Amino acid sequence: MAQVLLTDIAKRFKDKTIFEHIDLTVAKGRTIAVKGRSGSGKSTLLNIIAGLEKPTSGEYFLDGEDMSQLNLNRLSEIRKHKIGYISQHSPVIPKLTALENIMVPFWFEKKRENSKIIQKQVERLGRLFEIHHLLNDRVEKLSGGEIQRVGIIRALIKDPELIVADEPTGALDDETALKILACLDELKVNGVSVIIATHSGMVAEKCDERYQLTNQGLIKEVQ
Ligand SMILES: Nc1ncnc2c1ncn2[C@@H]1O[C@H](COP(=O)(O)OP(=O)(O)OP(=O)(O)O)[C@@H](O)[C@H]1O
Repeated sequence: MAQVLLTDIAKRFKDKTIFEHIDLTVAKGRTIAVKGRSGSGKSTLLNIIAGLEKPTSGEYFLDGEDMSQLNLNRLSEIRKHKIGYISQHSPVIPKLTALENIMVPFWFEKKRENSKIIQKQVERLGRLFEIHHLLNDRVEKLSGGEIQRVGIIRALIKDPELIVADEPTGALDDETALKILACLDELKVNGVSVIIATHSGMVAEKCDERYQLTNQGLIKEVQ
């Protein structure tokens, strides 16, 4: 079953059409790059996929659930537990440590999750993204690349099945960007899919599938 299924999606702001005729099928465990000129609507499309914005028309099914039919509670559940959202500059709280920032998604939990499991997860992701030795440092002391990794771990802490990443490596040097991509790629073995908006040919090259976003649809690039 397709994890993400977009059919004839369009987005308009007032009388301005950003894009239309967007079709996309993403199977579990795939990495997808969405390229396109500035202003083509990459962030808007990713926001729709992340459940943060609604399309003007068209259908969006995530794991078989019609995203347009969900009530606010279910949508919020899905956003919290199924989807990990990463942006170019992850918003962090500078005075808190890396670990405290990573734990923010648990702040508003009514039911506390098992802290041993969370601890293991933090350790595993800290090692994977090579910031385990910085977890108790205040974020204000970390470099941009390290802060970005804190934001990524925070997005992954609840084991999402789908990662939506808007220019996740846009502010990083190539070496750090490649490391982060390699880490995201490792998540595929557990069936996690990653959808990345990027301007970078290097980033797109590392993905399984590449699409160009135009105002007339998503055009798949052939290998
Ligand atoms: N809430 C909004 N109201 C009106 N117009 C909007 C809104 N959000 C986005 N837009 C417009 O939609 C278009 C697409 O914006 P978007 O940020 O999705 O593009 P993008 O491809 O991600 O751009 P970039 O590569 O520069 O980040 C832009 O023209 C933008 O001004």
